Amino acid sequence: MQEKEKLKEWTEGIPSVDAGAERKARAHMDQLTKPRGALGELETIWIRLAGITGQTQPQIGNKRVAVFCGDHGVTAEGVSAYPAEVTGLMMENFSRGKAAVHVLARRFGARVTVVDVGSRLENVPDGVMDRKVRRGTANMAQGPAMSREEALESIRIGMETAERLKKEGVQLAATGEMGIGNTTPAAAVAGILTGKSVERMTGRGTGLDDAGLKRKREVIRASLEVNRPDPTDPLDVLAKVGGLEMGAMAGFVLGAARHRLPVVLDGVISTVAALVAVRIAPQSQPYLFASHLSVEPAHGVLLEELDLQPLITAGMRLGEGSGAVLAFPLFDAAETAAREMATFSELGR
Ligand SMILES: Cc1cc2ncn([C@H]3O[C@H](COP(=O)(O)O)[C@@H](O)[C@H]3O)c2cc1C
Ligand SMILES: O=C(O)c1cccnc1
Repeated sequence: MQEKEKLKEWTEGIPSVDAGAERKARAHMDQLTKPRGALGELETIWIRLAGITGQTQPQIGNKRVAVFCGDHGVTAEGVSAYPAEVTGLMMENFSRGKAAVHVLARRFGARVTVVDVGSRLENVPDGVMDRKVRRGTANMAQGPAMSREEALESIRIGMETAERLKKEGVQLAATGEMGIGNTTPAAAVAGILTGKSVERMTGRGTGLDDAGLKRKREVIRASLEVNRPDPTDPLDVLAKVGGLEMGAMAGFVLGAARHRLPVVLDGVISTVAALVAVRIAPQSQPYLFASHLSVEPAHGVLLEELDLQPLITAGMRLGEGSGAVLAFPLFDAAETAAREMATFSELGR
């Protein structure tokens, strides 16, 4: 299938949210024994879940984080505080269920699915799905990170993952990632898609010092200069200065929206991927929830661009989907309130 047809098919399959179900959920919230609106974002969560699922009593018991892994050629420029090998080591850690995202997911009753879309590992550890498009991107400071075809393929794998999770009965999904160096493409894509400066969008990632941050900004400027991505063409931006796990998370959003599966975003990489998805298909925006506000400076700008409110500010800058998992208990709180609280009409009976 040609690229244009593919994108058209992916975009057109996304239903609009159910305004009737939203109205009923809102009316129910207003009847509960509390001042109107007093449960704040919990009320918004419940009402939005109703619209997304088309059910006035949405189910969210089956929660899953999809973690996509990829490596980055741009790490050759010294843009991360950690060596590129850590991506593979962390995938080993995922396999053992000992990474932050796993321990938090266990704590909050969620499961983790790990998909390798582009790590450098030849053999992936047990339990990690090998869907590699290529072994790491090329160095974007010297040319495009990947081809358009590869970018499209990463999106397709993300969509397929969302579809699979939906079939497995997942009711609330989150996106996370692992890829040393990926806050560099994240800042580049975020800057291009929002029109903000490299200065504004670039942060310290895993913990660069001042000299490292200066270098990272120079590398991003050089990458934009060399590649000249077209801000009106999200696929061009993704291919030239993005990453494979970013493409897969964008595809995951498109696939989830198509199947009425709500998606909780994590930090800056997960959120920039969602912006790529929304630029491809604006109809996917209503299926998104923000979780926390990352320390990375681009994150707040991206959330604003997506018109999303972060639920938590915890000073986190980890990734993996860890911040998204942290928001799951707030979804449970919304569900419990909606299902178990008395209504005013029940009082005094
Ligand atoms: C041990 C370790 C575990 C991680 N888990 C997520 N990240 C996070 O840090 C990386 C991005 O930051 P930068 O662009 O500065 O490399 C990504 O892999 C992201 O998921 C980690 C980073 C490290 C070192
Ligand atoms: O915002 C994030 O998710 C993030 C920040 C720094 C490093 N890795 C991820």
